[in-house]
Amino acid sequence: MSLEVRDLRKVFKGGFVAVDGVSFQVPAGGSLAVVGESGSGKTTCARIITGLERATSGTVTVAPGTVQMVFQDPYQSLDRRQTVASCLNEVIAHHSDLSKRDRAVRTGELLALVGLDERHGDALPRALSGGQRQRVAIARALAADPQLLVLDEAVAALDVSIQAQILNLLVDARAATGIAYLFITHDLAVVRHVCEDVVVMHRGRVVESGRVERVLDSPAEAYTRRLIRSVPRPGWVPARGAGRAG
Ligand SMILES: Nc1ncnc2c1ncn2[C@@H]1O[C@H](COP(=O)(O)OP(=O)(O)OP(=O)(O)O)[C@@H](O)[C@H]1O
Repeated sequence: MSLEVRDLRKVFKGGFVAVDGVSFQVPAGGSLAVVGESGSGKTTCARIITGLERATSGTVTVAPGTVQMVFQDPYQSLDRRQTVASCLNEVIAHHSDLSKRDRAVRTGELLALVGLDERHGDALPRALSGGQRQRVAIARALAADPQLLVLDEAVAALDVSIQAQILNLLVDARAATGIAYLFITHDLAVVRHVCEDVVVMHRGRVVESGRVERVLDSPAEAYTRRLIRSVPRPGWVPARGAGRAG
């Protein structure tokens, strides 16, 4: 098991219950999505799992030092003065005993894994596109050799075509490394593309969970059906206002 969350509860100051008895598991090498509308408690769960927030009660079981997180806005999480290669090299040095020469080799491998090359390695973050920065953020997370990657709306800020590239690279990276993913997203297309299992959250609770195809193709809960219906599909046309000629 890569991650086990049991009966997690988070009550913020003022008494607001953001997470209310949430349990789920990610098997080793598995890929679990946590979906739900804005405010359902997804990010709070992710922050507790990665140690950025403390739970009020409940347990998170994960091998220490083996979780990395990728955020929606990679620019915020990258050091603007550091080249991509130097950033990767630093993370590798922190997490391994590799020699300088082997670290350089590993840096090249990581760049290749995320579809970048030496030229990008020499660049500062500001010289990169949003999609390239997200590739760097993923390479940096993988440089720590984690067992679990927590991705919080990691492709939400990107153009759809770039999203597809990043999702494909995540699928490939999982196949290549056996890493597990916890995917926090409101985007059900993302869930279908990269995840095997899904947990549906509503008002801090898990309302439904199971295999992605089962939950999305034959949801058991009314809330899940509403969530699926609220997602625009290809060919979706916004409804016209009443009284307008159509
Ligand atoms: N530090 C905080 N103090 C008080 N309330 C908070 C805090 N952080 C989050 N909340 C509240 O907890 C609830 C859950 O927030 P959370 O960010 O986990 O939801 P989410 O499902 O990730 O939503 P989104 O997709 O919009 O990020 C929200 O109502 C939010 O306002």
